[in-house]
Amino acid sequence: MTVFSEAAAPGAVMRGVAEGAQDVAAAGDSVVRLQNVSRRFGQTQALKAVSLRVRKGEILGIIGRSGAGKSTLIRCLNGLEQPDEGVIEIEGQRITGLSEKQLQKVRSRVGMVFQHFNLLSAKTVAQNVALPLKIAGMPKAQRAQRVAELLELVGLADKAHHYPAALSGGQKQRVGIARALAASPALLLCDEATSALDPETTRSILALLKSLNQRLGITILLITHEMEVIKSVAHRVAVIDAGEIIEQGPVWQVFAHPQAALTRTLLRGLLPQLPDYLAARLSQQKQGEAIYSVHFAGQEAQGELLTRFACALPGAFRLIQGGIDHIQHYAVVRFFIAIPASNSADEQRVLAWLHQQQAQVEKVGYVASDD
Ligand SMILES: Nc1ncnc2c1ncn2[C@@H]1O[C@H](COP(=O)(O)OP(=O)(O)OP(=O)(O)O)[C@@H](O)[C@H]1O
Repeated sequence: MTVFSEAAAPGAVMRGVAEGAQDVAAAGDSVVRLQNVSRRFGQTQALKAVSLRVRKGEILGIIGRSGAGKSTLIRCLNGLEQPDEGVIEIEGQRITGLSEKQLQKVRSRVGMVFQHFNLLSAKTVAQNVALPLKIAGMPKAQRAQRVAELLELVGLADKAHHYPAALSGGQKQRVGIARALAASPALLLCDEATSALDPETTRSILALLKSLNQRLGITILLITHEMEVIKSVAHRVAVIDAGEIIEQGPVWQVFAHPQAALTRTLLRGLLPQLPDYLAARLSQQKQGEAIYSVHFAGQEAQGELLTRFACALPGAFRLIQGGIDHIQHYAVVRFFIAIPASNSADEQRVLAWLHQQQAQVEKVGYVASDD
């Protein structure tokens, strides 16, 4: 979050994203489709009427807290678990009710990337990557060529003959990604793929996933408990809580206008908040200053708008906290202002100006004056 820095050429940035988003939407057909999928374990409803689509070429992030149902969802997707109700399709093929043999074929269309890499320690990097190809019966010479290509793709061409123990966490995950891509799957299913990595390595792995998505057009379903991960790579996000999808949409829209309380909680570290000392003094009783939160997003959120706001109403409000963020190249602006509660004329002028700009404005309460 850039605190009150003006967006450089925001129009250009936003055009870029709008095109990207349309590309994804235009791709249309779904690689994964879940319709009313439910799974219960005894009294626990692990999944409750989950309906989701992962469109060809997109990165969908699924975020939820521990116990929300993410692992159950993954197990249902790769056929390790059967839902009690509902339908799951991968590339248009219904996988619910398939035999183990039929499932194996579908599984080969889904590359899995695991949190703890799951590499075979007694095999070299090249042998680990070659394994799915060997199982699929690919001849040795062809396999060697494909492995070389894959290692080049993930930036590990020079590590082919190393063993996993000699690699860093980030390098191990690159091997995991190369292995997952080996059989040219339709979908890359990443299960907390960066949760065991430090922030810098996380960034490099997310950059790799993003570039694979752009270069190969591979569809990615990314399961995480970190909103930062969603923000960096996903096109769309679905929030899961107690087995239910409680909110979903394009990432920038969910960041700009989160609807569910849990989404707001998950976003807390990434969006400007009222400073603690003011939040602790907030009251609903009219006094001192009225505090408002203000959101702009998309076309309306250009950086110059903040300057115009300050120039249009000098002295009418006090800026407390906030900034401009850029998500999928959309500007998302969020800030807090204070207006003297006794000056209703100023309050009305500020609100009228903000509404004219199509800002979302919410009164969060009052704080008593310091004196
Ligand atoms: N085999 C099982 N038997 C009984 N309960 C289960 C089983 N698998 C999952 N559950 C329960 O279903 C709910 C969802 O679990 P799940 O593992 O899918 O959540 P999760 O979002 O992956 O959590 P975490 O991030 O901690 O791995 C939890 O309450 C869990 O205890």
